[in-house]
Amino acid sequence: MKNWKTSAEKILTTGPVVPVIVVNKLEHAVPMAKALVAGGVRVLEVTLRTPVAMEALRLMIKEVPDAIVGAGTVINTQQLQEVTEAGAQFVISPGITEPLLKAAVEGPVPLIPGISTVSELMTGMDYGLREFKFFPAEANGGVKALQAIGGPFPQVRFCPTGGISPANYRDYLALKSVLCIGGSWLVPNDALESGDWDRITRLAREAVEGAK
Ligand SMILES: O=C(O)C(=O)C[C@H](O)[C@H](O)COP(=O)(O)O
Repeated sequence: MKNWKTSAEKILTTGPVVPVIVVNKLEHAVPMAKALVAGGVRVLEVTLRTPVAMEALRLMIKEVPDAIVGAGTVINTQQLQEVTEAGAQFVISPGITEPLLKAAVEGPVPLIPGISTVSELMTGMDYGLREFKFFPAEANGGVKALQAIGGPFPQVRFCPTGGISPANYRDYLALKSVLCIGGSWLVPNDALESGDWDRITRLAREAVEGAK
């Protein structure tokens, strides 16, 4: 952690919403990132769920310098190394493993691991982490569960993700322990497919404005 170029806290306090992005076609990556930035959303999580994800990550980092581009769905140390070499500015994982924690605290890029139980949270804290993803937020009990899990740990902060929508994201943001929320609704696949960049900008702007 002492070598992290930035802090997880800084990443997660940049804005209220982090889009969870699934890129199926490489040519969507740059215009989509620009559309999000135009809507006031700068922190972008590119999930490693598709074959083009790694290349999309590289392209977005290079072509959209106003964005803060990180990798999501990083589940092992090999992927961590790969996205670090690609220039990811932060790394998000749906879960938490000791090998990942060990490698991340020694590396240059902040890791925000996913937790859904108190014990997982404590494992992360053993490695000095204070910022976590809460995943899958809604399926795991939502705002109430997060409030209960965070109760004994007033110093810990979260980015809940999973099942969060325009209808409920404010409820999470209202918690003191929540720095921002993650959601895929900001980048609908049909908007990517039809090249409707204005819609993506609009969704980003509405999410940012609605959080005020
Ligand atoms: O890919 C990952 O690494 C994940 O952890 C899963 C994502 O965070 C959720 O799938 C986003 O949830 P939705 O906003 O409900 O679509």
